[in-house]
Order: sequence, then C-alpha cells, then structure tokens
Amino acid sequence: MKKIVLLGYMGCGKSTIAQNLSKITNIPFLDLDKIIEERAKMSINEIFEKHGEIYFRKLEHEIFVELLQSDENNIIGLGGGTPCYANNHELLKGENVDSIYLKASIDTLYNRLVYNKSKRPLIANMDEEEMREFIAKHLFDRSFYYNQAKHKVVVDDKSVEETVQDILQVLA
Ligand SMILES: Nc1ncnc2c1ncn2[C@@H]1O[C@H](COP(=O)(O)OP(=O)(O)OP(=O)(O)O)[C@@H](O)[C@H]1O
Ligand SMILES: O=C(O)C1=C[C@@H](O)[C@@H](O)[C@H](O)C1
Ligand SMILES: [Mg+2]
Repeated sequence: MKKIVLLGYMGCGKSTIAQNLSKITNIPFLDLDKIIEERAKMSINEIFEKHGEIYFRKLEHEIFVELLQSDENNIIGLGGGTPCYANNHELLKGENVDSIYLKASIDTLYNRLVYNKSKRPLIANMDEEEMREFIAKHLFDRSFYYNQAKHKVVVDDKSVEETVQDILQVLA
C-alpha cells in the first residue's frame, strides 16, 4: 500500500498540509504525534515529562513502523524529530513510500513557532533569542536526515494551497 510521508522541522506545516492534501486526494491522514498521544493517553509534553525523550523516541519508532505496514493507502505526518532517531530515515526510502521534506527557512520556522511553542516541549521554555539560535543549530543538525526524503518541497512564502499543489506535482 502507498504511504505519502510528510516530514520536516517543527512548524514547517506537516499537520496542516497533510490535512489539506488528505481532503483533496481522499487519502486518509494519520498524524504520528496524535497517534502517539492517543496510545500513551497523554500529551507529548506529559510523555516527555513523565518518561523522558528516549521513551518517546522508542514509542515514535514503533508506531511509525506499524503505520508503514498497515494495509491502507495513507498520508502520514511525522513528528519534527521522527527521521532523526532509531534509523527512521532509512524507512523514508522504502519502495511503497513517497517521502516529502517540507523545507522551511529559519525565519519561516521562527515566525511560526514563536507564538506557538507551548505544546512543543523542546522549545517551550525558551525566550525569543534562545529560540532563534536553537532553531538555526537544530535545523543544521537535522538537515542530513530530512534530506533523505525522496522529494523536497520548499514552503517559504507559500499558502497552504500552493504547497499542496506543489506536492501533487511532485507525486504526479
Ligand atoms: N502556508 C502555511 N503552510 C502551513 N502552515 C502554516 C502556513 N502558514 C501558517 N501556518 C501555520 O504554521 C503552524 C505550524 O503548522 P503545523 O502545526 O502544521 O506544523 P507541524 O510541522 O505539524 O509542526 P509539529 O512538528 O510541531 O507538529 C500552524 O499554526 C499553521 O497554521
Ligand atoms: O522536533 C521534535 O523533536 C519534535 C517535534 C514534535 O512534532 C513532537 O514529535 C515532539 O515535540 C518532538
Ligand atoms: Mg504536527
């Protein structure tokens, strides 16, 4: 079964774009972060607080593998860190996987995340200066993994609809 997998840094728009792509294509959308929260019966913030990040990464890997193996065509929105742990980046290259990196600049990410960080435990307690610095370094570290995706779509200065159209073109 075909899996369209959207990946990229926190705030690049994975969940928003995937929802819209799902409406247009009628392919069901699965949000990995949401499924993890449902399974754990806790928010991601609570999982990090109660069990720590390593526990979260293990759960994230197990559920990602399970979603890829399911008997259904799906759009899967990953968490921001998913490709960077547990060799998950290798799974982006699978035969039945169309993986797409939604590439956003530091400025785009900063502007989207600065007023929207409370549900994102990695940045929740940072001030604005710290956050910009963190995003720049973190994005650099993670780019290797994100670039393992089969396709790349730049999202800067694009509306949700424009990005969805770009994705449809890449998949055509
Ligand atoms: N053109 C756009 N495309 C996508 N999202 C946008 C756009 N403009 C603004 N946003 C906003 O950016 C924010 C981040 O988007 P979203 O939550 O979909 O990102 P995400 O990649 O799923 O993040 P996370 O990894 O933290 O789950 C949302 O509030 C969304 O409404
Ligand atoms: O970038 C990350 O490492 C994360 C992004 C979110 O989607 C969540 O998966 C979690 O907050 C970790
Ligand atoms: Mg999301």
